[in-house]
Amino acid sequence: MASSAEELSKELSLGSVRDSLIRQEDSIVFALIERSRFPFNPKAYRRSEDCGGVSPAKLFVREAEAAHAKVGRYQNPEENPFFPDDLPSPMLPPYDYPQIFHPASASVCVNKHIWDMYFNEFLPLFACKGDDGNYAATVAADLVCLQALSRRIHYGKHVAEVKFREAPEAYSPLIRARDTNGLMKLLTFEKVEEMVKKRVAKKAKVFGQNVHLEDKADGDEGKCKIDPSLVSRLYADWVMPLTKHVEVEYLLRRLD
Ligand SMILES: O=C(O)C(=O)C[C@]1(C(=O)O)C=C[C@@H](O)C=C1
Repeated sequence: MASSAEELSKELSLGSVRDSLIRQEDSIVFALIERSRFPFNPKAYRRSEDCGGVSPAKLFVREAEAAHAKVGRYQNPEENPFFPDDLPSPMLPPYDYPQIFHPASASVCVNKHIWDMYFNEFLPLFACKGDDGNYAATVAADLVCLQALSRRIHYGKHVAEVKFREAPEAYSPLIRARDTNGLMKLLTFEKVEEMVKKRVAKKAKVFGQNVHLEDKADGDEGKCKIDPSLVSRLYADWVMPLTKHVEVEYLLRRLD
């Protein structure tokens, strides 16, 4: 068992980082199941004078992040706020998080892309049409989805750091040449991506099923609360490409 931040940082391996990515799939699938309880609820995403000229979703995420900042959430290098400006200082004493990242690479953040992707591309496909007026619970569910997606995608920094440590001789010339295509090729494992896509679809199917103690003739066991193929597509079209984008951006700064 690692006892210090330094030892923890040394224990990092591609296997342990991939295990964490697999565990984080559960959080994302459960967050999506919670969001699926509500229809799209368009008014939650429209600017409103009642919310000071921003949407209820933006107001809620901004205010929630301020509360999270006070208890130190963003001191954890795995957490990235969507609205980093003007966050309050933590009120609790700092925790000694392992400093794993190369300092020049640590600030890579793609939350703007995640925000746009989630609200403008994914959610309209995922949520059923309609408005049940339940905006508070809807935006609270959105926040959990956004945080889980952001944590997973920024985990690309861990992945990039271990890949670099395991093969600096392969990555360094590409970094020096600013060869983003070469870096992307080197860090891509198509077979792993295929497994990820299949596994998240299976998790959506298993976690999203209804469970009954007795067999019912007209049972809804086969029904799924979320569409497994859409979860697979979320990963294929957005989560993995953005994770790789984070990896490339991290590596480009790795020798600074
Ligand atoms: O597992 C890796 O090596 C990663 O870089 C992570 C990841 C992913 O996002 O799941 C991204 C790129 C690889 O092609 C495979 C998987």
